[in-house]
Amino acid sequence: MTSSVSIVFHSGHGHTAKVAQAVAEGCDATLLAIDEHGCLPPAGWEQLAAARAIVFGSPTYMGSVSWQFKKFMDASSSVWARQGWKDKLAAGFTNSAGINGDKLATLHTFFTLSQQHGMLWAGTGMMPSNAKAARRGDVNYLASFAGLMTATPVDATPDEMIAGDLDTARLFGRRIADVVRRMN
Ligand SMILES: Cc1cc2nc3c(=O)[nH]c(=O)nc-3n(C[C@H](O)[C@H](O)[C@H](O)COP(=O)(O)O)c2cc1C
Repeated sequence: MTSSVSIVFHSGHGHTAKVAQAVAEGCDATLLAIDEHGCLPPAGWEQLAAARAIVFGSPTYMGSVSWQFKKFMDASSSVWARQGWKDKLAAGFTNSAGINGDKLATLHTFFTLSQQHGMLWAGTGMMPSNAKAARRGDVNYLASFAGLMTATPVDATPDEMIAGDLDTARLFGRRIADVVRRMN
């Protein structure tokens, strides 16, 4: 059965895939991994057409989405032409090495894509952990509102990702599920 939430993402080295998995745990989503050639799995477009919400995910590479994700964006122009995703919920997440690393530019790329498609954007809806007592493992330590941000040291494996970032991803997924429920 197709879930009401689809997560479409690219991950070059498995880190963003781990975030996608955590988001999916929060909202029982269908995961659609864009492959190294920038292609969706079979029936991926049909699953996106059936979803109530589409969550976009990409690592931040050179201050933007990966080229594989951009290929998916450009391929979505045929959906755009018939406004096939109009009024679906949209949200996005990105992982990169730097705490900042220009991740916001990637989230803005997702936002712009969503608005071209006439979608309704949801941010994190989370308060930041930014007081003196804040610790790196806190929920939303990266203090992102526009979408989910996670940061992975450049030499860390996916298994070494910050547990608090993955908790933040699960809560972000739960928020998407809650908003979809409210839209019904
Ligand atoms: C081509 C390339 C460009 C990158 N550019 C950035 C960047 O602009 N900002 C940053 O913080 N990290 C950057 N990184 C680091 C990745 O975002 C980071 O290693 C991330 O965890 C990779 O996620 P993935 O395993 O899902 O591909 C870059 C990595 C690569 C391979």
